[in-house]
Amino acid sequence: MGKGFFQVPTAINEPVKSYAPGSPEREEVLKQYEAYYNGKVDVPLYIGSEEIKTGNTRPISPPHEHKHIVGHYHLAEKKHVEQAISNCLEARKAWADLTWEQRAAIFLKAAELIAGPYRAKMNASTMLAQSKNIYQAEIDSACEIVDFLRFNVEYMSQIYSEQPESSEGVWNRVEYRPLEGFVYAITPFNFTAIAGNLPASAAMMGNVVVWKPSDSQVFSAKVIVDVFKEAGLPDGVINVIYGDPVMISDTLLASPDFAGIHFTGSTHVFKELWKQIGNNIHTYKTYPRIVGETGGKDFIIAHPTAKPQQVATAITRGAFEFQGQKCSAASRVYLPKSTANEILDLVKADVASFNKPGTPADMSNFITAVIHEGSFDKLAKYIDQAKADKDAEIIVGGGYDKSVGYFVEPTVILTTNPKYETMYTELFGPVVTVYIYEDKDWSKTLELVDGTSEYGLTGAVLAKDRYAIDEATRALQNAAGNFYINDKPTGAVVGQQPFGGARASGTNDKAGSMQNLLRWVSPRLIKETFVTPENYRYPFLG
Ligand SMILES: NC(=O)c1ccc[n+]([C@@H]2O[C@H](COP(=O)([O-])OP(=O)(O)OC[C@H]3O[C@@H](n4cnc5c(N)ncnc54)[C@H](O)[C@@H]3O)[C@@H](O)[C@H]2O)c1
Ligand SMILES: N[C@@H](CCC=O)C(=O)O
Repeated sequence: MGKGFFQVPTAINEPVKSYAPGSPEREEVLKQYEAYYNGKVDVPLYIGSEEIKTGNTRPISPPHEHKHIVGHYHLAEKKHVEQAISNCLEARKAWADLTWEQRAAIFLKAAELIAGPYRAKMNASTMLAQSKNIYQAEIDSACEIVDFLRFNVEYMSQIYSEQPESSEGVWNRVEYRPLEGFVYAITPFNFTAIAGNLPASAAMMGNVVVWKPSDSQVFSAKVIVDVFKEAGLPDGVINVIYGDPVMISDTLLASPDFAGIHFTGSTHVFKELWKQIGNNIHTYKTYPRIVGETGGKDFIIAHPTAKPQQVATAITRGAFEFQGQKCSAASRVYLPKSTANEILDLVKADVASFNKPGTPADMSNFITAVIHEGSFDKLAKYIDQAKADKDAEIIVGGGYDKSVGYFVEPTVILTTNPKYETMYTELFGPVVTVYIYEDKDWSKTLELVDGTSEYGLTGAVLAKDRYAIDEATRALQNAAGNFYINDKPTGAVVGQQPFGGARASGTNDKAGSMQNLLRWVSPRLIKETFVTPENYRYPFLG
């Protein structure tokens, strides 16, 4: 604490800009996109004060034009991972002792840099290398990351002000120490905001971090590093490395100073990391914090009283925005027989109104490419399987083509089998599976929704009937950590809908909330007694 009880600026959500034709923001982001498209970015490792170019590089290519190379990034060897550990432990000495308002100021400055001078760079790099259309980039790499930074500063100050009672003659106080060691942040490709938030939230609370971004998000990760540097984040607080994830994890998780993991990605990877941490538990100085937000098989269930147009819009946006590559994306849908045909016709009309999947540089494209060849091949396999299976049929889309970019058409599979494989397996693409239930089986269908998949991330119920809404809210209480009534299951906003799920979807520490920040501190209670006893006897012993 400095010399005052400081109040932080009240956090407000960053407004989403329109990018309407002729708007200055549209012109600026397209110009930046063009510059990145024609340039050659060279992304080093960031370790301590050094920017290391190992010479062992991988190309960066837009998913919508995979033969075009827009730069390279350098891969770490084991010695670089070890160097990252020692550098961040060195940086910890000053960072952990810096007064909290100085840390807060750095991240508030980063938020304003992203909201202003870096906005076009954040968006253009996310459009180019993660293939987001401008709207999807704006809500992620501009607004959501700004919101994470602003709201987390507010939550941090609330945490610090949470103090115990003190009885007469005693002063009890709690200090929220950073963890003793370093935090390992591992981030996914699909949200630039998550990539920035995972290392930043731990660092904000006084921790030092080794951050491993996804290979498919390195370009926008570099822009985040540029922002943090300009905001004045001291060297060594967040060290950034890329390369073989197994070697990197083996090295970091073997360190006695490993104090916590902040992960977002697939369930399988997180479970393997958890196992590895368990196997190494005797080597650590402290029990590591394990925070992971993972996969989903998110549902929409419509009641017969739901308005067909509203259900169709929830499906179109919930399942197909950013090509279904949101952990929250609707990927299994339950429709009542009485309105199913009308709803599906409306979805078909929506999809028919999209352009063919294409580049985000053409702002009229709603659908762009999926992230990489591995994802494309997986989706193509499930689409082909659905074409072949007797209990499934493709009623929308079903086409795919990787000759130029990894393009998969928005696809609707209709199944007669509520336990069909794509009703429980996460595909992570623009493919949604629909099951039609008899109207009278509403309550049984809620049981199906609850019991079909191992995940519990997001879900939505659409209904007019309040008894049905109430029944669904209770029956599905463990099926989703973010539950939406009469809305799509995507698009959580920091400060409004803290995000995360349980079951196989994660530890549900709610990104962008006080709960999450509490995982990155280890409270120390200090009791100070002003008149210290000098006699051991109880009063009744005289
Ligand atoms: N619940 C959430 O909040 C949330 C948010 C975003 C994404 N996700 C999930 O993330 C997944 C999509 O993202 P992705 O494709 O980047 O996930 P992924 O699991 O393939 O990769 C995530 C990160 O883990 C790293 N990784 C991969 N193998 C590893 C290993 N053996 N050891 C250490 N690190 C390893 C990757 O390099 C990447 O940095 C989906 O399952 C999605 O549901 C969840
Ligand atoms: N927070 C985002 C999802 C993040 C996962 O990919 C949403 O609510 O749509």
